[in-house]
Amino acid sequence: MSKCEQCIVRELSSLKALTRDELLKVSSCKTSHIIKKGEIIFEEGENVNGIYCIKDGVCKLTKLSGNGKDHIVKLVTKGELLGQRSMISEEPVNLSAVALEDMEVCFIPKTEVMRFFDKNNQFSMNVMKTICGDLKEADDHMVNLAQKTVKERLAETLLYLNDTFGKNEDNSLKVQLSRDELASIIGTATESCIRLLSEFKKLDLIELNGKKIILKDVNKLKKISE
Ligand SMILES: Nc1ncnc2c1ncn2[C@@H]1O[C@@H]2COP(=O)(O)O[C@H]2[C@H]1O
Repeated sequence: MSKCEQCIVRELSSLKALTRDELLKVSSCKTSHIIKKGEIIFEEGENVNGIYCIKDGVCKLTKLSGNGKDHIVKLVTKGELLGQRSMISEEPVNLSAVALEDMEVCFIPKTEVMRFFDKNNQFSMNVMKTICGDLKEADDHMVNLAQKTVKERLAETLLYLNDTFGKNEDNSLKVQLSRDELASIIGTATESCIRLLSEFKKLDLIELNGKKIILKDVNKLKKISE
């Protein structure tokens, strides 16, 4: 089993504040899991009783809406911790996490994390800062949904995918989403998303090849997104 004290991914999250002794304790109680593309890490309403540290891969955080459709709240990747909010509020998780590609995650039980939370101020401060950051992001997202047009949101999302997750060798966006998933992130119907993608293609802003999307004119997409 991999050792937390040797794992560089921990430097990207609140876990960076843990001491060597604390990391040794995490190593002895954590479990490592390989999650295949499409598999569920946890489901909305579940009692997770710990946190997941994403070591590799990308997953989507979704919330089931009243009409039975999943809304993608956010995509998360290596270095992020999942389940901190429900662990502290002592509630079931509010979102589901589903792998968009093969992933490696580690699970740290709540009893261990809460011990660090009580004893290591820097760690608890880091967790609080992350939750504050998530809240700010959620505010910005809500305003975006209310004030930006679907076209602006699509341009913004394509740029976000490019900046956050990068490109393949053929220049296509690394994270491959179905049209349904892309529509769910920008908050529109799949048909509108498909129509807008064709419009962007006609304007030579992007190239489409099946599920693959290549950004051809980042500057113009930026102008549209503003
Ligand atoms: N913007 C966000 N909104 C809600 N949860 C988020 C967000 N970003 C990351 N998360 C994480 O996703 C987790 C889903 O389960 P929890 O609600 O327990 O805790 C949540 C956070 O750890």
